[in-house]
Amino acid sequence: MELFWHRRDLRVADNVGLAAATGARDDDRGPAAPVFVFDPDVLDHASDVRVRRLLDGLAALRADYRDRGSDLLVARGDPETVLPELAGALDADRVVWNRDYSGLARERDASVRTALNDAGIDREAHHDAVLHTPDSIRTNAGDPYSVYTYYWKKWTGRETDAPAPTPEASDLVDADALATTVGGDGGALADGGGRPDGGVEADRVAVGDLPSPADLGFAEPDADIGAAGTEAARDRLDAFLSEAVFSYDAERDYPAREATSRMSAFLKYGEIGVREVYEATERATAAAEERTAKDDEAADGDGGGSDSDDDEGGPVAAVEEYQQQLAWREFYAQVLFHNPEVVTENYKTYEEGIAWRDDAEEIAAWKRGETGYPIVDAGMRQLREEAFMHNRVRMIVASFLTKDLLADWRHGYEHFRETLADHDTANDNGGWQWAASTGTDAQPYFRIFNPMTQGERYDPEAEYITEYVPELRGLDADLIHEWHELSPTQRANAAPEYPSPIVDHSERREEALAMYKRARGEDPEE
Ligand SMILES: Cc1cc2nc3c(=O)[nH]c(=O)nc-3n(C[C@H](O)[C@H](O)[C@H](O)COP(=O)(O)OP(=O)(O)OC[C@H]3O[C@@H](n4cnc5c(N)ncnc54)[C@H](O)[C@@H]3O)c2cc1C
Repeated sequence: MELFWHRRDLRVADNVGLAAATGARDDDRGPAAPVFVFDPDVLDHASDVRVRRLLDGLAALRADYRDRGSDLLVARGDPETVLPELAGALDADRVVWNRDYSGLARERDASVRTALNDAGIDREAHHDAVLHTPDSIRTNAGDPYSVYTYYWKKWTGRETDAPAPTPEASDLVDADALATTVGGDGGALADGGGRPDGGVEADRVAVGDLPSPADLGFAEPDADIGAAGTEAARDRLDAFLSEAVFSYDAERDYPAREATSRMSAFLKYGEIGVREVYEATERATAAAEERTAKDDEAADGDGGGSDSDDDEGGPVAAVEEYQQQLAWREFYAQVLFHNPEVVTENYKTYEEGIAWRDDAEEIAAWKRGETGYPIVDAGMRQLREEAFMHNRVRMIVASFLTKDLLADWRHGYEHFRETLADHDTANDNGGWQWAASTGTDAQPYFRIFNPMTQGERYDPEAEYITEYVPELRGLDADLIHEWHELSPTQRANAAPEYPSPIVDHSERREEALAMYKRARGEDPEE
């Protein structure tokens, strides 16, 4: 028997470590008992939104185990204490988990390894969260990549593993056996009899009993965070890959269109396996090739027209564009793996240091979505309402915070960490440091988004803006996109409840350029 420790992999399907521990892959192993541990150190860094999302993901995982006649063990405490005790009580041969590449998780895993060694219990860690491990793609000189385009060239077309096999009921310890061992009257843990030196305290482990957010010290979030779990992830992915993916490259930047997959929270909690997602995109590529061939035939039949191979884009390229986003996720995972300090430090060195302005009132207005820049405010309010924000808008609000408000990217990162359901240390940090021109392969410091033209280009009819900023509903899109140019009287007449711009973009742009030049040790006047 083995103990499988779930962390950021809340699924039974395509779970590499679970497949190994349960014997789904190798008949000589298993059955396994699955456990999730609420670790106080992890909860210290959690937020209302993410705790709710985690609990929903765990409820879905538990249902998947119950469908297989088993259940999820739920424990509270330091994993380095709980896991050896639980493994001892269950008489498990081994504790198995999937690797997590962030610095904090690696430190925790090292302590758990030591504790298990001390207890004489075997353990095993698997690569699961990414298609290609952080160490597997390196430059020809053997260094990790810091430029995405080169990383992508090695990532794409590389051989990938097939999805890991899904355990069946016989691969899992059944629910009754779990209950007898762990809880209730006479359970090995309830009477402290699991190990010669005492078992796990009874209130630390329960069978399938999930706490409420309040039990963990969190509140119910106001945001509507959407469905969790493998089934919801698969439904969403199937719907996306059946149509939207074929125009993903052309549509993905328009926040009012349902043009992206919304896989981020599912991937963050590991409710769907990345091998499964990738395999589905490969099927989409085959479908795109078929479509292209049919279009070409039809064009030939019409006696001419353009060969779709010559067209820019096309469905095959659109699917590849989607795969590129999966590669960005792995690119940032390897950046974090090789540079754990980026969580708090600039990746790129500015020899004089960046003298951020950090105006508390401006930062607060940004968080509230009251900057008087409609696309920025719409994004910040989408974040508040849905614990999600469209990628293009994340780029716009991040640029606005760092280059219009001249505020340190860490304020933005912290706010996103608190409020995003899909917050992922590697991706969130990568996104912020990209926008602030401090990261790997970042936006050059002199490229500063103009929030008005971004709004005009990517939300021309102001549909996204007016969905989240009701004060501007009913106004002409042109008026909304010119908001910063209107006089105070025009603004007061058009939308009296909506704020005037809190800063002047053109002035702040100049200030930002000077700030970065000084940070680079250059004369801002030149
Ligand atoms: C400032 C900033 C902060 C961000 N914070 C996060 C975060 O905390 N968590 C997160 O998952 N993504 C983050 N992103 C990346 C991106 O915005 C989201 O992954 C994307 O909007 C999620 O929507 P989707 O699933 O519909 O994406 P799709 O366009 O459908 O992309 C598919 C998947 O690819 C990955 N992906 C897409 N874009 C990126 C990217 N730029 N970097 C890394 N992976 C990407 C995600 O896993 C995503 O689910 C951030 C971007 C910026 C600019």
